[in-house]
Amino acid sequence: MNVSIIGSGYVGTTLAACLADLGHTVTAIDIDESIVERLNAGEAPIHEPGLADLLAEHAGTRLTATTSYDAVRDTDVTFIALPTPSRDDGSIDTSLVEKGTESLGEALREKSSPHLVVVKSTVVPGTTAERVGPILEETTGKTLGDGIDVAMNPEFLREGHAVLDFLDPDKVVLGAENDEALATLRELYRPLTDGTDIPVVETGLREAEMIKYANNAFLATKISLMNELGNICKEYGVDAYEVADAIGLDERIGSQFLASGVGWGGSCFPKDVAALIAAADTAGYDAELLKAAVGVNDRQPKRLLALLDDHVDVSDKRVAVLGLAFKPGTDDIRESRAIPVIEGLLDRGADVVGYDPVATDRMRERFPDVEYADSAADALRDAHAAVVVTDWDEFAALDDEFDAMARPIVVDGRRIVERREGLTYEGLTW
Ligand SMILES: NC(=O)C1=CN([C@@H]2O[C@H](COP(=O)(O)OP(=O)(O)OC[C@H]3O[C@@H](n4cnc5c(N)ncnc54)[C@H](O)[C@@H]3O)[C@@H](O)[C@H]2O)C=CC1
Ligand SMILES: O=C(O)[C@H]1O[C@H](OP(=O)(O)OP(=O)(O)OC[C@H]2O[C@@H](n3ccc(=O)[nH]c3=O)[C@H](O)[C@@H]2O)[C@H](O)[C@@H](O)[C@@H]1O
Repeated sequence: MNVSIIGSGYVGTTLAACLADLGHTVTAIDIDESIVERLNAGEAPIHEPGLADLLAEHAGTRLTATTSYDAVRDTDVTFIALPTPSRDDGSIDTSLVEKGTESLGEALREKSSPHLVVVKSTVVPGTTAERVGPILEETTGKTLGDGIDVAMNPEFLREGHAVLDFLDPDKVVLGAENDEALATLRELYRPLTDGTDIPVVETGLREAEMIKYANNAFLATKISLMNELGNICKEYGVDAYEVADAIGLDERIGSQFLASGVGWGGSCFPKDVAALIAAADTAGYDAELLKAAVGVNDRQPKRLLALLDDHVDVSDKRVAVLGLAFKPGTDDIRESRAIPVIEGLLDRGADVVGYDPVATDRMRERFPDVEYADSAADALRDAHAAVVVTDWDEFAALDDEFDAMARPIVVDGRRIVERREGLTYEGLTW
């Protein structure tokens, strides 16, 4: 099938590389010329394991990139993989999706054969039918169901696992309101799902949109619940990780996403939970539990710093922050818990020194006046305390490096550092 994809970020690029790998002919469209150049050169514009190999294999053959929307006319299906950021009140800003849809519709006006537009971006229920659809009708001059159609296909990949998650998903969700659109989506995913036991959920547009939010809201709330339980565990001297291992054996609970600590960050959980709360508010429903999940998440960095305060007055003292990325395996610092932790330390007058294997440059843009070390050992040297914010594997191997601290105190927000003699170790929930 000939497919075009608008937006070549984390989702769009992964989708482009993987659909090309599944045998489709793919055109990636982005307004950023440097991204287009890199894709055409077979290089990955983002850091994702396995992505560079796929792009190197398919660029120039099954995969090409362009800044011109005109390319959509040579394709049968267009995915919209544009950002849906938060507004100040938490609700989603769909203006980029709407702008992209307008450009797409104008380009499709001249196309005579049928075309399916698939919303891949995370959007609140009703967006595809009530915003994307009407814009397409207006800009193409066609009627939905007659030459132009819409569908919704949410994405569940995780950053750092994007390619593997796309090629081996827990499920594929296809949202459509008529048989033709559904048949096109099925055909598109057939090379991925045929002969496998990957469940394909066929549903309506609003349901597909809501499934994505429900998925992320559930996972974020699950972590917040474990953080709440972990905070109670800590008060009673109970190890929350032993508790999590045991409750995770109950199949109704499941063992994943029970790692308590400094909380969830990233480009999606905070934005999507906020968007769902705002959408519920608009509909007249007060999403109390989701608000509480956000509240617990906001509290965890403060609890980490309060534990540190119990051990040391950090004013004018060097304090190491180990880990800056929102999770290991990525250089993404969006909504990283390291941000409120660094802010809290700066408020206390600490001399902060940050270290991360890959995210330092990005955090330097956010906090240009903070010192950044080239290794965990350098960050720890002469520090009066260290806090752990990201569970990079290399922190588990730290040992003698703690001997070089002025005072060997570690408050671990991710249960990654090994306890050792001579080290004052404080776990956030254990
Ligand atoms: N990042 C993730 O792990 C996941 C993201 N999502 C959702 O997917 C959507 C896209 O997210 P990301 O890929 O993370 O975004 P991103 O910010 O990484 O990439 C967006 C791309 O769109 C391009 N762009 C902006 N305006 C454009 C326009 N008018 N025409 C063409 N290109 C344009 C930008 O240059 C950028 O390359 C969002 O709704 C997000 O919530 C869903 C699942 C996972
Ligand atoms: O919509 C999205 O963008 C994506 O959001 C998350 O993926 P991602 O943000 O890449 O990362 P996760 O691995 O889910 O981690 C999110 C945050 O939760 C934290 N976390 C995760 C698991 C856990 O047990 N405890 C915990 O604190 C991580 O440290 C991280 O800060 C979802 O897992 C994806 O399914 C979804 O597609």
